Amino acid sequence: MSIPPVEDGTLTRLLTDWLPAQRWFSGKGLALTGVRIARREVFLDDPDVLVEHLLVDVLVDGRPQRYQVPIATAAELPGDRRTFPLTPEGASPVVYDGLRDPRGTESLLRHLAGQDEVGGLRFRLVPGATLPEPTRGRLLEGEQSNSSLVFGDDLMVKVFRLVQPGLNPDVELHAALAGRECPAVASLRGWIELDGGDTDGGNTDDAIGPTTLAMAQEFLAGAADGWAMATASVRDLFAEADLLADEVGTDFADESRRLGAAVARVHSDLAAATGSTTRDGAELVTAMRARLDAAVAEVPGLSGFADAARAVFDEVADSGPVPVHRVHGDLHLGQTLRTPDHWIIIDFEGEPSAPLAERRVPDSPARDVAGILRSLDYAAQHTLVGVDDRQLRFRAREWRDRNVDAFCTGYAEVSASDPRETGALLRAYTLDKALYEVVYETRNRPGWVAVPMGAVERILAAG
Ligand SMILES: Nc1ncnc2c1ncn2[C@@H]1O[C@H](COP(=O)(O)OP(=O)(O)O)[C@@H](O)[C@H]1O
Ligand SMILES: O=P(O)(O)O[C@H]1O[C@H](CO)[C@@H](O[C@H]2O[C@H](CO)[C@@H](O)[C@H](O)[C@H]2O)[C@H](O)[C@H]1O
Repeated sequence: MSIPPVEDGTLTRLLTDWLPAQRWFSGKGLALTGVRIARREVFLDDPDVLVEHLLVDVLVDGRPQRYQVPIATAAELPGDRRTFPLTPEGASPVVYDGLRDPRGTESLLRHLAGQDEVGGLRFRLVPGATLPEPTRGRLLEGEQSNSSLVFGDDLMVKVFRLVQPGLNPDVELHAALAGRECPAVASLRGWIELDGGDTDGGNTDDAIGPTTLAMAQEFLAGAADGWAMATASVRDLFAEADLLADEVGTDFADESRRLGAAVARVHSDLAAATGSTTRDGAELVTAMRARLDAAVAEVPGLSGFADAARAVFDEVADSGPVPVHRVHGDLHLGQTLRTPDHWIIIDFEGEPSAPLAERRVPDSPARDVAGILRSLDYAAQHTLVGVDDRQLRFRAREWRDRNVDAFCTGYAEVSASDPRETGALLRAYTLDKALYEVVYETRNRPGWVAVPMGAVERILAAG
């Protein structure tokens, strides 16, 4: 006999308590109100489990967000795996995270293989894509803004948690790069989308097209993440007081150079696949100026830098047209993976909380370069917050400058332009990112705010 669904009112109450505790919930610490189930559809009706696909609308600090929340309902929790129940201990039936139910995830893989349609959900494969034999998916447990299931040893399905009507840039740009056979990204295998023009799906505009719900791509088992590699190199340098950066076994400069080359390749392929154009400098800095004003309003410690920062943006505003094309938009070392052969850039989603239309506007590649330069600074400095050791500070700066230089060298080897020669533009993007980081750290990791604050001071002092 099928498991009956929990009724809407009860489920809404359960979701209200459960959502804020999920690591992918983007409104941590902010008021959650207005929880409403916008769409609810049976995905798998088995004798022992009911898996449902939900889209849930919420207000976070009064601002609307829509989350994708698959749930499972069963008489008991499956096995001993962590299931993240919505129901309190001892409840019957139990409701838990649908991405943690083995029958639900295996069924997802089967639908992908069959390119099926389940209600409004459409499963799509890229031509020639290979998938593993039917098997359950296991969730990656890292800090993520989405939820990624790994099937077998070479398929990953990233289920987007915050959804907006339309094509997600992660799928869009992976598809564009596949057309260029770009070696610096994981290959796209397929995606899941929701019918366009489906009022229940929240997309009332046929012109926007289907809404992307998930992306299937090659999983690079055993790849090392760039942030982990860079910070290990810094740790080793700090531990070897007698050695110069290039004498330490985990010296990162060659990797930074290769990473620069990989980012440049992604940029040239994105430009070729999606087209390039120009935008007026004044238009480009509009958002930077607005971010500066908002940052100063939120973090009083920035007010002394405001005039000098405005001057940096003014220089770009007066510089005329700037070449632009689609870029990654949110690049840092945590978005890079080193396989035995090369560097891979992941997560082309852009800033998940920004509107999709904004994320798809062509931008200067300097945005991505600035993202990596800031990340190299973070890797070098983040363990030194509050540490009063001039020698270590010197070594951190030395590591950062050496790696920034190597990254730019690698970039220039592939691109027609050397980031070190893009002066005012790169300075403005780096400052913009550092200001964003001051706000991000103030909200999320106050102990780290000195890292981007130091960068703001340094960038402005160099002017
Ligand atoms: N293609 C891949 N192969 C192997 N691991 C990956 C791949 N893509 C992502 N990962 C791992 O998953 C983590 C989160 O991926 P990411 O795309 O940044 O997700 P999110 O959008 O949820 O932040 C990465 O830090 C990386 O460790
Ligand atoms: O979760 P996202 O990948 O969208 O990025 C957010 O979180 C990042 C932290 O994980 C944050 O990055 C900042 O810290 C990193 C080190 O933890 C550092 O490498 C980045 O350069 C620095 O910006 C990112 O800003 C934020 O948007």
